[in-house]
Amino acid sequence: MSYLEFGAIPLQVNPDLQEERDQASFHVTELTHIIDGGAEKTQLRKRLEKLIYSDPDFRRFPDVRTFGTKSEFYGASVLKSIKLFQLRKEHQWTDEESDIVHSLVDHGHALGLHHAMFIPALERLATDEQKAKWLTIAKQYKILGTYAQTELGHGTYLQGLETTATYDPGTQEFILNTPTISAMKWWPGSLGKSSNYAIVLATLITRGKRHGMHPFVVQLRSLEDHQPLPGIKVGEIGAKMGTLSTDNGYLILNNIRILRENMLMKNAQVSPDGTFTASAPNQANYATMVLLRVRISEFAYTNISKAVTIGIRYSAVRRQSKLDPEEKEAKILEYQTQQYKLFPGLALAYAILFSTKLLKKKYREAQTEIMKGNLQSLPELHCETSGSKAFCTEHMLKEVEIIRQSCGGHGYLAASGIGMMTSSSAPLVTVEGENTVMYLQVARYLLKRFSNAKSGEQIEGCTSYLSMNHAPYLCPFLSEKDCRNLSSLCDVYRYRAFIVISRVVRTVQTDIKDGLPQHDAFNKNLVHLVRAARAHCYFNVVKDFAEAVKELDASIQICTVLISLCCFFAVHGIVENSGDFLQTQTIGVEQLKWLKNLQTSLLAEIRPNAVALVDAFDYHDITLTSALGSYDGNAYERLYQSTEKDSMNSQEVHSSYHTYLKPFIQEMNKAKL
Ligand SMILES: CCCCCCCCCCCC(=O)SCCNC(=O)CCNC(=O)[C@H](O)C(C)(C)COP(=O)(O)OP(=O)(O)OC[C@H]1O[C@@H](n2cnc3c(N)ncnc32)[C@H](O)[C@@H]1OP(=O)(O)O
Ligand SMILES: Cc1cc2nc3c(=O)[nH]c(=O)nc-3n(C[C@H](O)[C@H](O)[C@H](O)COP(=O)(O)OP(=O)(O)OC[C@H]3O[C@@H](n4cnc5c(N)ncnc54)[C@H](O)[C@@H]3O)c2cc1C
Repeated sequence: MSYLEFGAIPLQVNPDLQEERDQASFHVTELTHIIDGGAEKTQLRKRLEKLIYSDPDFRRFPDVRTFGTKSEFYGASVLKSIKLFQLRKEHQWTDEESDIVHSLVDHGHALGLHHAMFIPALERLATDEQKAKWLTIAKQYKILGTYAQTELGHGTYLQGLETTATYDPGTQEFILNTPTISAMKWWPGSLGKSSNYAIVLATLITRGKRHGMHPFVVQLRSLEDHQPLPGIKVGEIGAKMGTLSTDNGYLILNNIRILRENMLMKNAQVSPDGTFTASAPNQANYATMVLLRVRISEFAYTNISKAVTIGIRYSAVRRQSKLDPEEKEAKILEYQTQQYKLFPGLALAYAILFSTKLLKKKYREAQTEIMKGNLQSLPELHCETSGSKAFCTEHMLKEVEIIRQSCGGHGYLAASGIGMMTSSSAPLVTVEGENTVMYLQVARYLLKRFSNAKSGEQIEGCTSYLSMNHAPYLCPFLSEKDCRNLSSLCDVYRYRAFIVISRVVRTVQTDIKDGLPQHDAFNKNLVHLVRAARAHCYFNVVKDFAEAVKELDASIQICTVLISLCCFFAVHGIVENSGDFLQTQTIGVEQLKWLKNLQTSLLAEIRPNAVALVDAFDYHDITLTSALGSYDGNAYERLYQSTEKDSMNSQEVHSSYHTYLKPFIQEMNKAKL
């Protein structure tokens, strides 16, 4: 073969990858249907995929992201937003259809916050009358909005927000103001350059009294020429590690007057004379964040499933070193250590998939009640969404980085697609509630429920195990074989959570009894409280995965492979956190030895189906945008081909040669030796 042909993509699938597909024990399409939620949902996704990727711009976006400048990418990202909005309107997409499209074409786009937060905030925080006004024009894209909450000084502590909305009964207007540098809005996506409207979260002041954080609709830019309106200073906050498609912005409001009706008044009202009334607790205004925490958990699934697809396919076509000196070099997927890097991510993807399906269902049910004014389920929902968001993103980010390393040097290339995945995954542990803070919200709920249970209340929901009448604990693993039992594994996780929670409750109570004020007693135990919340979340995800697998209406082959994967997920979690399990005496040293053996046996058991398990996610090559992970496995050809797209290779000799290098070389050659 001449070197001129190196970049030609072979027409056939790489035989090493085909070999993997041939040995799968189940039908990939059947599992794809389960993942999508049914055959008709797969058809729907495929139909949307076809529609999107028949447009050359959508096929081009990934390359602009990989090889373009920030400004080029932002421009392409605005175009992507507009195309998505036009298609949504033209085809009257439902929210579900729109979510599918977003997961295909990468969530980030310049005006992403319009559908991700602006519209959901209007739906949740506006009265019916206000919805008729704002929601209608927002859905028609007559105005383009974002959600401006975080300030330079405060992201987590919402009670500390300094932007003020002071009511003036004389004119029946609110005056929005940024009184200090730390009060300026800082971080909101789509704010810097894209949006012309925002829901600004500000501390409401009326009749001289402060009433906490409330939402206000504020016009930022002219609808004629997009210039910021008088009194408004708005711009980009600067270069970031990733998420380049979104113009995260800053915003300074200099005594901006808005109509009284621009305060979103579903949960609290200010009457024309300035009287404040609240029809719901202030936390009802946090509703948009609750929704986003569900979405971000789903986003964690998208990222980990894409990353592991790349990692496993590449590991099946990459050969390095010899296992058997008599044989050819081995696929790196054969190495147990490589499986140990990849399969936790694979199991995590399925765990998050099943767990977030359930979370979404619970969210929908609770939200229906909340919209009717029944807020009873809000505390439980807050606990579950905060915990899921923190658990899914924390584990996803850790595994994505391990998978990136599993691709060796090529994993560091932008063309691998996996480096980009790391940088777009990184902010998810921070946005929409920083993870430690979210775990502490879960811990706070656990403590309350624990004390309710202690006082004899029958606890329901995700903490029901706290009110179980705990008989003396006996480890259910009496032999290595027992460690495969999913119900027993769930029991071990449940007891671990129960013991960790009860211990931290006891410690906090003792500290308070010994005279520490409650806040000091809490701060002295924050690390243990986070540990308790993590144990609770781990138990819930293992339980959700195990229950989903048990209830699966699928072929025996699919059930068998998913049971192994679920078992691996649970066993791996115990081995990785063995200190905690030993310390709580939920397992002993002997059981740990069995679990470690089982963990490595399961690697070998999962190995033959590894490629089929990622094929079942069914990512289109354009969605994946990875030279290493494409469906045909022709990684080297695709890597070489990608070099053509790099602007550095558009000329043989770079302009810097003429400016700097040539004079330097000439100078050096003139110099006497
Ligand atoms: C398409 C995909 C795109 C995906 C594309 C990705 C786009 C990324 C977009 C990112 C957008 C953003 O980041 S938007 C900005 C997000 N910002 C955040 O998430 C801020 C995080 N901070 C908070 O949520 C809050 O300030 C807390 C929870 C930390 C503290 O709340 P607090 O009200 O000040 O104080 P606290 O004393 O802790 O709580 C008082 C009581 O309220 C309850 N509580 C607290 N929060 C809630 C809540 N949400 N719902 C119900 N109840 C709540 C507590 O349990 C407690 O109950 P009791 O114990 O009294 O009963
Ligand atoms: C890419 C990106 C996009 C974003 N998009 C938006 C947007 O569209 N709209 C918007 O309004 N905001 C947005 N944000 C802001 C985001 O919501 C905040 O950054 C996030 O809520 C965390 O708040 P913070 O930055 O104030 O972190 P901090 O709260 O300052 O956290 C710093 C550290 O302090 C710790 N800490 C803070 N409080 C406590 C506590 N009570 N107990 C224990 N530890 C604590 C944290 O655990 C963390 O380790 C975005 C941020 C990023 C990075």
